[in-house]
Amino acid sequence: MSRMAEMWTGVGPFGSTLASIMFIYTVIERYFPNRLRGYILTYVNRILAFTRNIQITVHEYTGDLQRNLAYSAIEAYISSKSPKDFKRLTAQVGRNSKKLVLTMDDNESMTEEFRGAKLCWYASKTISENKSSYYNFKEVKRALTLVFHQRHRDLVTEVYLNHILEKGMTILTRNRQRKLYTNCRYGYWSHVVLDHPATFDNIAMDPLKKKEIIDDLIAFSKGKHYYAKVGKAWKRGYLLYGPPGTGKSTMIAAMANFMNYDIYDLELTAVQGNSELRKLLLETSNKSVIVIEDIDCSLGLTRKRETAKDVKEEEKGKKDVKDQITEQNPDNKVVTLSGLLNFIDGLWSTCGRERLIVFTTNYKEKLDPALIRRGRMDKHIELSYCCFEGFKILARNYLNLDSHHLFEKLCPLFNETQITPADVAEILMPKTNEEDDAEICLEELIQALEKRKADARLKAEEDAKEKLLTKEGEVKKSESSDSVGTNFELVSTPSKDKGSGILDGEAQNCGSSTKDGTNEEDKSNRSKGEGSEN
Ligand SMILES: Nc1ncnc2c1ncn2[C@@H]1O[C@H](COP(=O)(O)OP(=O)(O)OP(=O)(O)O)[C@@H](O)[C@H]1O
Ligand SMILES: [Mg+2]
Repeated sequence: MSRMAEMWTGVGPFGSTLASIMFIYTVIERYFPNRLRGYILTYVNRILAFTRNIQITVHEYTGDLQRNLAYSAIEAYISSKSPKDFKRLTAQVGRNSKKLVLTMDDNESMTEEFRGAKLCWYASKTISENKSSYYNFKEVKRALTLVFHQRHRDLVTEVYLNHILEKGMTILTRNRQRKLYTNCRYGYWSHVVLDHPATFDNIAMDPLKKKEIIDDLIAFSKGKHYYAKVGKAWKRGYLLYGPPGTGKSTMIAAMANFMNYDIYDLELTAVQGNSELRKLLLETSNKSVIVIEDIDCSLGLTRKRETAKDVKEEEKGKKDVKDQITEQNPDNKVVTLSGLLNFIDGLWSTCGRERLIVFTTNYKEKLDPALIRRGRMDKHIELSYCCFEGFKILARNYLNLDSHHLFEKLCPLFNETQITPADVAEILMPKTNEEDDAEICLEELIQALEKRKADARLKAEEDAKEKLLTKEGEVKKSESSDSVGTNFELVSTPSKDKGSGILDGEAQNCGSSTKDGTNEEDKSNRSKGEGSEN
């Protein structure tokens, strides 16, 4: 009974009717046996009806044993309130396993004011014996009940509940454990926890370009109403292109972390046809990035329409690929270009969900323009070789360095040669635990850059030589063909009149007009050949 006294004291300072009601509920839940509880609660509810209070109950589980999303959202909202408002709390490790989350314990209540209305939330727990089951187990049912005066009915049902639901959902999204999904054969997604450390802070690239991407993502995330207004599906396509090791995959992880999205890594070659692709995409969740890496290596999607005429035949082109694939696979078990285009533009993408679609490639020019035109891939982002600004970010990440006397030497080298951020990152990985590790890494980087510079110069010289040789060869060829052409002209003009006798004359002419010292054998061969034609 001392607990009960303690509880009365706890309620005392509230002094409000709502808190008292909550208290009554708590006492009933805690101190009355199961069998009596039901009867008592019925009477209490009848009495409470006279107090002009209304209650709304949100159960933890819905009829089909699904966890009630509204319950989770309200629970998250209540947990976000200051823990000092509660006398008893429960602590559990959050879904992202990073910190303890404190929340209101069972049979605890919380009061708050919303636009002048006093509202009280109460967390109830009932335990009943489930005798219907073969195994006789105890069933625990939890619910959150909101009690408020009936004069606030409209405010609560039309504004307050939506308000807390939205806030709760935002908290849930922020705290949720994000996942990396990959499609396996047989058309299912399997997942692992997504815990990639890439962020826009540690990605090495031109700061202006980076800011542009961040701004674009922010505009997208706030664009729900805008997209609805202009009649566009709430999705955005990004094409990331550039040489291997320039950070395309890292960028995807940074984007997902920034937006707090899941990643769906779609392996197109494992998808058995367009209908399976559609099924997989319908299963993706809201707030997700759908990724197709190395799209140029996927299926027959690299058919490039090279001429303007081909562009006109876009539709035809799509059909060609389809036909071609259908021929190879009578069961049509392969994703086609038109299937993929439908996936990007089709109906599934208009179900009001917030999605990014990202393609990566090392060879942008290989892709079919239909696939990457604006509207499908809205933003084309080139990830390129490491610049000095990018290097500074890597030096901060890997060596904890903001400046160093060797930076001065490194700066011009980045302008003079090409190195991928992946290679720079590898060189900057600390090799020893010594204090001068940074110096060792930077020296190694200077050597690597200088070597690349020398190699590039050598290669450029060799290329130039080769070019010169090819050019010389072409000149010689054209000169010799020029002389052949002249001979034909000489032959062809009078041929009709002079008949076969011209051949001799032509052979002589060829000999005399040869500027490059064509030897006698050549001359006689030519005469022979031409002679045989006639
Ligand atoms: N721009 C960058 N900023 C920071 N680290 C980078 C960057 N680019 C590459 N790296 C580092 O190099 C590794 C390889 O990069 P990543 O896999 O993102 O390259 P990629 O462009 O996707 O290459 P590929 O075309 O071969 O798929 C990453 O794990 C990361 O550590
Ligand atoms: Mg990659």
